[in-house]
Amino acid sequence: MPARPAAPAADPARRAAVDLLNGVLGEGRLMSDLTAAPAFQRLPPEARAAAQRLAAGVLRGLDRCDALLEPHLRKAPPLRARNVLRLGALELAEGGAPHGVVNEAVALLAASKRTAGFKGLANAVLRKLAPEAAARWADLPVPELPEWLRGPLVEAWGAEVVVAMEAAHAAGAPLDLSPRSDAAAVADAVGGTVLPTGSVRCGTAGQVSALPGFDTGDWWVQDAAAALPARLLGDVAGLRVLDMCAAPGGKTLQLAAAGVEVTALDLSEARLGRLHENLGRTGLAAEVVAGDALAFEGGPFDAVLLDAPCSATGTIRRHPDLPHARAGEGISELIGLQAEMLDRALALLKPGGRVVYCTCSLIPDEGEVQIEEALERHPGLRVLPPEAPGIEEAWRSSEGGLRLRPDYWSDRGGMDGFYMAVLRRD
Ligand SMILES: C[S@@+](CC[C@H](N)C(=O)[O-])C[C@H]1O[C@@H](n2cnc3c(N)ncnc32)[C@H](O)[C@@H]1O
Repeated sequence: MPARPAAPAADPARRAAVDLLNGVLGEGRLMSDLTAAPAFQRLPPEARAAAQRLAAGVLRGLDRCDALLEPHLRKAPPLRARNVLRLGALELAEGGAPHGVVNEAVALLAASKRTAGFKGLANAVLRKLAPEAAARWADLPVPELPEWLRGPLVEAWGAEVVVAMEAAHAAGAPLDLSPRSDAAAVADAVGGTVLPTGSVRCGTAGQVSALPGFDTGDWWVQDAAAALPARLLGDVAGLRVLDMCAAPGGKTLQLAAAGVEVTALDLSEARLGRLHENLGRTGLAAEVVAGDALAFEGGPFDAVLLDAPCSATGTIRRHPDLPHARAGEGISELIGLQAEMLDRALALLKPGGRVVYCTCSLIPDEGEVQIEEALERHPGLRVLPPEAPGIEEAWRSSEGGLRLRPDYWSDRGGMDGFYMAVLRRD
C-alpha cells in the first residue's frame, strides 16, 4: 500500500496562538504568564509577535467569532477544536485568503489526536463562512465586558461611557514608545508621531525588537497613559526617588533618563529580571532592590512613585485576555494592599516630599477613593494639582487627581485607563 502523504505541518505562530487561547479560556491563565513559558520564548520573534496578535484578536472579538460560527455548527465542539475554528473565523473576517485559512485550520486540528476528528467539520464550516465573514463581522455588536466588571463600571461611569470603553477595547491599541531623550528623533526613526504628552505613537504593534532604535535603547514600550505618572513629578534631576513597585521598569527608565537617583524596588525577582534587561538595553542606571514594599526601610526620599498592583482593568485594550481569565477575584485584597503601600510610601518621604500614586485600573476604589481615604487618614496631607504637558481639563477628577479612560483620545487611537494623583506631606 502506498504511504499516505504526510499532513502539512501547522504554522508555529497559529499553533502557539491556539495554545494561548486554550490557556486563557480553558485554564483561566493570563497571556503574560503563558508567553513567559520557555516553549513560547523558544519561538522566533516574528512567530511570537504573530501568535500574540492572533490570540488577542480572537479574545477581543470572541463573541463575534462565536456568532459567525454558530449558524454553521449543530453543537459546539470541544474547546481546543473550537479555538481553531475561532481563529479561522477571525482570519476570514480580517480578509484572509479562504484556501489558506481552511488549510491552516485543518493542519492545526490534524496535529493532535484529540482534535483530528474535527478536520472535516472545520473544512466545511470555514468554507461556508468564507464569503460572508467580513460583512457579518462588521454588522455584529461590539462585545460587552463580562458582568463582574461591567456592573461596577456602569455604576461608576454610566452606561454610555462603558459602551465607549468597550468600543475602545474592541479597537485594540497602537504601539506607544517612551523616548530616552529626543521624542522627535524617535518618531522620525519609527515613522510615528509625537503625542501632546510626549510619548511617540506608531501604527500597529508588530515585532517590536525589529524597530529602529530598539537595540540601541533609544526608547521603550510604554502606553501614553502609563508614561504620565512619572512626568507629574516635573523636573526631578538630581533628586532621590523610590520607584516602589518598579518592575518591569517603564517608570524607572523614565526617572533614570530624567537624571534621578532612582531606587527600583519590587517583590518579584522574575519581573526584576526584565527590569535589569531594560536598564541594560537603554544604558540607564538604577539601584535595584528585591523586596516587599511594606517592609522596605530605605530613604528618606524626595519623592516616591507608587504604581501599585491593581486589577489592571485599564489595560484591556492591550490585554483582552484579562476579562476572560479573571472574574474579579482578589480585587478587595488589592485595594487593602494599595492603602497599606500608600501609607508606607508617605512614611518614606523627606518633609515636603511628594508621592505619585497611580494604578492602571478603571475601578474608583483603586484610584479616586484611595486618595479620598488617604486624606482622611493623614492630616496635613495635600493633593497637588497634576501638571505636565498635554494634560486636558476633562481628565481632572474632583479630589484633585487625573482620571484617564480608554475612550479618551478616540480620534488618536485611545489610551490605557489609569488613575494618578500627586500628594505632598509637609
Ligand atoms: C503595576 S506593576 C508595576 C509596573 C511598573 N511600575 C512599570 O511601570 O513598569 C505592579 C508591581 O508591583 C509589584 N508588587 C506586588 N506586590 C508588591 C510588594 N508587596 N512589594 C513590592 N512590589 C510588589 C509586582 O511585582 C508588580 O511588578
